[in-house]
Amino acid sequence: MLSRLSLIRQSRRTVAQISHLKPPKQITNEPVKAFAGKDTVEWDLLRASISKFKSASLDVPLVIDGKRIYYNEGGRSHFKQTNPAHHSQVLANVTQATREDVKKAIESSKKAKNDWYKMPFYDRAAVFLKAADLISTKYRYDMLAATMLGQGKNVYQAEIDCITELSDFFRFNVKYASDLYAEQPCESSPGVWNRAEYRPLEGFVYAVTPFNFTAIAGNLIGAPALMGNTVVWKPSQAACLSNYLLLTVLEEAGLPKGVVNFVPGNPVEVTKEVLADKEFSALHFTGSTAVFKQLYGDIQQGVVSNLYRDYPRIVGETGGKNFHLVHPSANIPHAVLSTLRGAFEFQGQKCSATSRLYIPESKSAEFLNDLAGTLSSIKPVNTSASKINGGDLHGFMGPVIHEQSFNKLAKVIEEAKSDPELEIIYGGNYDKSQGWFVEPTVIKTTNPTHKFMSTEFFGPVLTVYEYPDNEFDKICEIIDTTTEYGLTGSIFARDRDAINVADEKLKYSAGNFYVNDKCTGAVVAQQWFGGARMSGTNDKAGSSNILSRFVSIRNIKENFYELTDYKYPSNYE
Ligand SMILES: NC(=O)c1ccc[n+]([C@@H]2O[C@H](COP(=O)([O-])OP(=O)(O)OC[C@H]3O[C@@H](n4cnc5c(N)ncnc54)[C@H](O)[C@@H]3O)[C@@H](O)[C@H]2O)c1
Ligand SMILES: N[C@@H](CCC=O)C(=O)O
Repeated sequence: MLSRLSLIRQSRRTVAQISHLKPPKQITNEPVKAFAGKDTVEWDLLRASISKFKSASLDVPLVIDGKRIYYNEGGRSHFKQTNPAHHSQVLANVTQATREDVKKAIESSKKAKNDWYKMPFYDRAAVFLKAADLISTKYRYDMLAATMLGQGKNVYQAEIDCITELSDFFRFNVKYASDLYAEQPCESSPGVWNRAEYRPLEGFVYAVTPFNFTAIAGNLIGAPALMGNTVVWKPSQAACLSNYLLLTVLEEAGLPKGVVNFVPGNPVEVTKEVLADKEFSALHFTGSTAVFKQLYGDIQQGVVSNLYRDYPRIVGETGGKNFHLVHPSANIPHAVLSTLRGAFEFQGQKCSATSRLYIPESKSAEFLNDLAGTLSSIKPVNTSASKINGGDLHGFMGPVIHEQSFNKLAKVIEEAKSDPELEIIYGGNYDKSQGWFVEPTVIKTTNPTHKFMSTEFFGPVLTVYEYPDNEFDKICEIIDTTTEYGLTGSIFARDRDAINVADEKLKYSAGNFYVNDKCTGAVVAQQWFGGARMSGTNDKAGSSNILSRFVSIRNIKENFYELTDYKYPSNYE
């Protein structure tokens, strides 16, 4: 006899991907808390959460089929996630998945799929809506503390990431999914009912997530899961603390076991196991271009060698070499402050960060003096280091993420010191005595196609080129052709003709193009985010478009008429 639960599941079957309810209320962006003034309740709550995470390191397990597996079980190894502002402080001991663990995570995803995708949309949606509420209320301070300490963010940068952007992703995805499901064939002949069923992909989704945004990790797992897919999640080794906390919030919100399987570990090993499975059906990736290219090639190879059942969907957002172009008509003080924020907030570790600047010769001295003067008000590296370790939550800049990144940036700065085409005009210091600190650094180049104008450094390094005022069209062409990327860029001008020229000539240079604003800080549902060329597949996180990548539509035609003859009217004899 069928159990009551099975009967309910069966009856739900038909409503899972076709009918749905509208979200409960008007969905809007989560407001950013300002954290102004030191002695507020918000600060007290935040300090308490920070102390909690600093007082003892957390053991982060694998989570497979809802079960926690810790590194001391079965002789698994583990790695440490440390505080980038104080690298001797271990925040988390993270269990490292073995090949067997990854296999189990895949099996768990396959097993959980059947019940998850048959759940009505409103049940799946409720999990993400509740998670968004938990993030913005009960877990706000823990989420902030885990992201600030683990990923080196100040409170503002953490707030716009793991609170507002993350809850916006979860809530707006519900609205977008609801709208998508409502989109149905617009014609049905008399006696016919045509329907579109938005099936999840047939296999499982592999989410590979970056260190720099907790919100992006949330969207990489959340978008496919909302559409009824199940996910194997390989988090960044440098973001396991916040990412594990996020998973526990989703569980508290009702995410069934096995829907998201959390397997931190060696990226190459984990990925090898996942890409070898016949039912691998999509990669949802954000990270560097080099890694994405590698995975893209591996997947294509798998297709060619008949490894997979489907053509796996490949959705990836990757690197950038984002530009600010300043026209002589621009408001220079505004362009300076926008550039400072775009290039240096969160230490330039946003994919969208400004990393090349083009200024007209006539405004160069004014611009660069103003920039240097304003940069000098940012606390020097060492002071900043000791304060952040002691809890300077108010500072504008913090550490870069890890030793590998620090070493790469130090090498870049040293290279700049000896290159005759480069001149360091601000900064150029770095200090790893306590944390991974790199001073905001501005480098002037005489060569607009120098590799410093085309290579992503992913740190607080800005390269500047002065162009002749009368070569505005030409500089647009140079900007367009200097890099392989096409992520973000800005034009600063008051002259409408200049804005129009830039708009046209830089059409494919950026997937997010800004007029008189910095090229970072895209907000879910406001600036759909992503770039083309080698910056990614441009499926636009924060828009409805991305959800369509995680469904495989089935068209159903139901006929109400019964045939009485095989002939058509034209078949008369
Ligand atoms: N375009 C966007 O939306 C966007 C957003 C955030 C970050 N990014 C990009 O991400 C990069 C910074 O993030 P990161 O340092 O975490 O990037 P990364 O490429 O080093 O790592 C991203 C993820 O890939 C995994 N990984 C690394 N090597 C791998 C391999 N060989 N095989 C399989 N997986 C592998 C990592 O463990 C991590 O989970 C920058 O290039 C930045 O521009 C892009
Ligand atoms: N929403 C972010 C995405 C940054 C990626 O790292 C921005 O536009 O700054």
